[in-house]
Amino acid sequence: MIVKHDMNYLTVLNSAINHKLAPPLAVLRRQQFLIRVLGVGGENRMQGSKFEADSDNILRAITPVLDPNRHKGQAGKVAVIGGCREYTGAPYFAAISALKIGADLSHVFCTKDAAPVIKSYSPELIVHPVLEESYSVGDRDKDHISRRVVAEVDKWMERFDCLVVGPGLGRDPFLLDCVSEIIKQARQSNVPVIIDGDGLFLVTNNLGLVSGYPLAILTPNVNEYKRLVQKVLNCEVNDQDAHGQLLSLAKQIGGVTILRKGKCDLISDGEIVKSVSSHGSPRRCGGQGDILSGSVAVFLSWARQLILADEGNLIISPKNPTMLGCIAGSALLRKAASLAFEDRKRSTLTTDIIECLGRSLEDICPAC
Ligand SMILES: NC(=O)C1=CN([C@@H]2O[C@H](COP(=O)(O)OP(=O)(O)OC[C@H]3O[C@@H](n4cnc5c(N)ncnc54)[C@H](OP(=O)(O)O)[C@@H]3O)[C@@H](O)[C@H]2O)[C@@H](O)CC1
Ligand SMILES: Nc1ncnc2c1ncn2[C@@H]1O[C@H](COP(=O)(O)OP(=O)(O)OP(=O)(O)O)[C@@H](O)[C@H]1O
Ligand SMILES: [Mg+2]
Repeated sequence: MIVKHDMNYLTVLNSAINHKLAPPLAVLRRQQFLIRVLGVGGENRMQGSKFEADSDNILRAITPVLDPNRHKGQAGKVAVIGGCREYTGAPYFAAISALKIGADLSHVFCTKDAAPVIKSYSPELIVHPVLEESYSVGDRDKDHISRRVVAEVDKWMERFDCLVVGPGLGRDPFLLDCVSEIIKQARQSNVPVIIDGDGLFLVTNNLGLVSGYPLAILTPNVNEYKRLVQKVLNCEVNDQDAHGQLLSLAKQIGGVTILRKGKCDLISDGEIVKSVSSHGSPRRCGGQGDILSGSVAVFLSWARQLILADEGNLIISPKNPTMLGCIAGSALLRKAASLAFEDRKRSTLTTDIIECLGRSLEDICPAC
């Protein structure tokens, strides 16, 4: 009904423009914005479709109760591998989002230059200045420094419920070589890995790092997805068959889970495709993908714990913890972005969205 009404409105508006009867530009822009958010656009029609995930119920099902008998760490210990000279915001956004949602401990493994900066953003984060970039390492030292870096992360590995690899990592070749080894160690220890940002740059060129690992999640944005499709499927992105293409891509990389970010988030593990198209924000400020990766890390950890404890009696669908983590993370980020936008409008920033994570989770799944 709304769509039909807006279609008519759009026709009238276009006709007015053509006949130079249009209202002033600012009014026009506002009207066209309203039409967009009310849902004339294709992806919004996904809501209510058979692909749309039951995200609120999933979120409620996997979020643990705040039980006084639980000790620190049981609600999740996550680590972000990222942060270099250029980027300190991205790893901070991912790591602090994990804490704000309910993880108990959030670590960041970054370069030495980035560490004091990230620490100064928040005393809540545990920051390890262990990564090295080429400019600070002589050729002769590369082997032993690489071994030291990997060992520094590895001694913590078994304690983590999930690793987020890539926010603000940069593309330094030596650093990326070390990170490849860290991904291999995580895989050996069966620790789930979310690959985002520059982690996707690394993995797209070394698919073997994640191929066939069911606990790997890739979270590409529009550019990252394009590169992945070109590399793996040897073709261009096909929006006419977005579901089929995503399914093939996930299958081709051996059943990893892929969250394709966009106006509507599409998620597939190579078996099924789900969408999250709940209302988000029209602001596209940088850093929202970083919030998403930190959020998915927490929900994936909770979903995994629940599945292990329930021994398969879980009544929600899908059953794959990586799918559940992506659906819950995407739904929560979009809700928080929408709340932040209501309040801040054009000045909405990533930090405003982070401040809305708690209220958004509380609205869907009250603490008590
Ligand atoms: N506040 C912060 O700290 C934030 C930091 N962020 C961090 O930024 C990093 C990049 O993520 P992004 O989202 O900008 O990458 P994306 O859309 O693929 O690229 C856009 C264009 O830029 C180019 N390009 C990128 N890096 C390049 C490089 N090193 N050298 C050369 N070119 C490079 C790229 O070129 P192409 O890859 O196509 O060759 C494309 O044209 C990542 O670590 C992310 O986490 C964000 O999370 C936001 C908040
Ligand atoms: N056009 C859109 N409309 C509504 N929400 C969107 C749109 N595009 C992206 N999003 C939301 O923003 C989130 C982040 O997606 P985005 O494409 O901005 O990631 P990114 O480029 O990796 O971000 P970052 O700047 O953190 O690197 C997605 O999960 C999605 O929910
Ligand atoms: Mg990103």
